Amino acid sequence: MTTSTATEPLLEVRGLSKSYGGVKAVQDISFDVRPGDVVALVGPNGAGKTTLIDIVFGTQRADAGEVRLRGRTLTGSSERRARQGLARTFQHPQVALELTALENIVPGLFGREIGSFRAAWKWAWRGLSCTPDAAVAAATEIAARYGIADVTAPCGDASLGTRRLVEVARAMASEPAVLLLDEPFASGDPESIEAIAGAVRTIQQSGNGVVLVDHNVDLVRELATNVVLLNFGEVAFAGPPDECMSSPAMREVYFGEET
Ligand SMILES: Nc1ncnc2c1ncn2[C@@H]1O[C@H](COP(=O)(O)OP(=O)(O)OP(=O)(O)O)[C@@H](O)[C@H]1O
Repeated sequence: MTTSTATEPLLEVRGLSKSYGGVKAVQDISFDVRPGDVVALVGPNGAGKTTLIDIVFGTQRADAGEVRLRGRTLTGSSERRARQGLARTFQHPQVALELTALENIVPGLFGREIGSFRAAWKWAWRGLSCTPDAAVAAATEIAARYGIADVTAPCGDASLGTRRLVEVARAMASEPAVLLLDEPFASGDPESIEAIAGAVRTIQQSGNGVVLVDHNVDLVRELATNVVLLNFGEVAFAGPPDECMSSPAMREVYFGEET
């Protein structure tokens, strides 16, 4: 585990709240992601983890609160936020099943210009009509870096773990300042899990940041610099992974033990 630095935050989440009807999905949540940080959001199903990622990336709008990237308040669409340096993956991987791994990775190369997957994909093919060889070569190199074996088969033929890996590779192609990963290790095979963990370490070593949502306690312990434990949309604990895992709050949230 790497400890976080005392430098200025890359990402500042301040007082985010969001309700869906009567359900308070997240309530007054704040945390920072500093250069080299891997901040894990953990908690039981329905705790508010995906809602937080959705709000940070602009997929959902908060009722209250603010998100800043390198000191600038983020507003507007996911496309705009991707241009400003965010990338994300989804709990249900957003890869086009009829397309190959390479075709799915190419839009990430253009992620700085256009962020959403569908918009980027359209744009990418316009870009490809200008420089197809360069784009395909770059995507091939990225696929190889993450050990994606069959880059020319449709992703519909690939395992869930490989689809997740393709999605991570596409996000990494945009060289994000902060990468938001929503359950990247769920149902993965050992190879894809190790490759995705490698992407997390790469981001960390390059002085960028990661927000990681996952239920895999061992990987959270290994990769995270900080953990934010959520329960019913509220922060139950925030701190280093080892402290979090042994905290009374963790036992209360997961096992209902009284503290
Ligand atoms: N679009 C929505 N409409 C209505 N309720 C929603 C919506 N999205 C989330 N919720 C509710 O908000 C709460 C938080 O959900 P969220 O998906 O953020 O939790 P989570 O921690 O990511 O859960 P999981 O681990 O199961 O993915 C839950 O009660 C959920 O049912």
